[in-house]
Amino acid sequence: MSGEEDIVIRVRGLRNSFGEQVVHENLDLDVRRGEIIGVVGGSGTGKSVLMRSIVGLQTPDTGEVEVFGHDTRGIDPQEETEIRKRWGVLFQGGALFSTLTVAENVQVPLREFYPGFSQPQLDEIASYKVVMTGLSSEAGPKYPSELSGGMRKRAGLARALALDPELLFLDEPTAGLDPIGAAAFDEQTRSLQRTLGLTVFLITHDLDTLHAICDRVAVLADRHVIAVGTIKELLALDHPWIQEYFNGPRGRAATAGANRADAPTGA
Ligand SMILES: Nc1ncnc2c1ncn2[C@@H]1O[C@H](COP(=O)(O)OP(=O)(O)OP(=O)(O)O)[C@@H](O)[C@H]1O
Repeated sequence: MSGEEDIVIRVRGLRNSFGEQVVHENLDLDVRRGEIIGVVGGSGTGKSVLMRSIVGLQTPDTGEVEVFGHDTRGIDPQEETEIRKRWGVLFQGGALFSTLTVAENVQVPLREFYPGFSQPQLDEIASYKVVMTGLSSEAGPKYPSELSGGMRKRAGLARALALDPELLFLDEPTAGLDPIGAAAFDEQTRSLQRTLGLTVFLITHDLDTLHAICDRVAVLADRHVIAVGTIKELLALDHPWIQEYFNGPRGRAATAGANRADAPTGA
């Protein structure tokens, strides 16, 4: 895992600002093919803005963003469409259309990118994606308001997977879930990532998620990515935020939990 071809997302010198507020300055990040990279940082450090810059929903002041080796600035619409088909996004809170059923929500990107699909084809793909994310097939005809928070997240995941993406963006997928629901969602994410060979860009505040499923973690602070590595590598750094985050009371509890999960059983 070292060649340029293994870098799915390459960000260089990114700057984003809103009026006087500079959110990112000189931000660099590489995301490797096939990894789950956790993106962490204090509230308001610009994790979602970074994701939006990568998927083209936010135009940076300056900097380069390459996805699958394509510079996402100034590309022609057809090339953009081809790239956008290769990723899926689960936005914070699920961002489902409340007036559409779960199945209809999953069909939204299919209709956009494959207008030639017939209704039976759309129904078949949607029901497959719904079940794939761990929902029962009975969830398809339901409206988001009829689902629990965890089910809504899974419905959002089903929509993010609608186009068989290679790259999945998840913005705080376990926020608002109880610990059992969050652990189940983590498990589902890991299982789908392995089965489908996905690269996953995962924004989270959830220390358990980082320990359970992330191959590497990127830390946002001081307007850029201050460090990227395994949790063990990050723990060796003496940046105050990193130490506070991973070695504070919650960080220590999550580390202890992860160590227990790794320990051999039965002896
Ligand atoms: N469209 C916008 N207009 C103005 N300011 C914005 C806009 N989008 C984001 N910001 C600001 O940019 C900063 C970073 O926002 P962002 O949502 O990326 O933070 P975050 O790290 O994802 O936070 P959290 O962990 O709380 O979700 C915040 O101060 C936010 O208010």
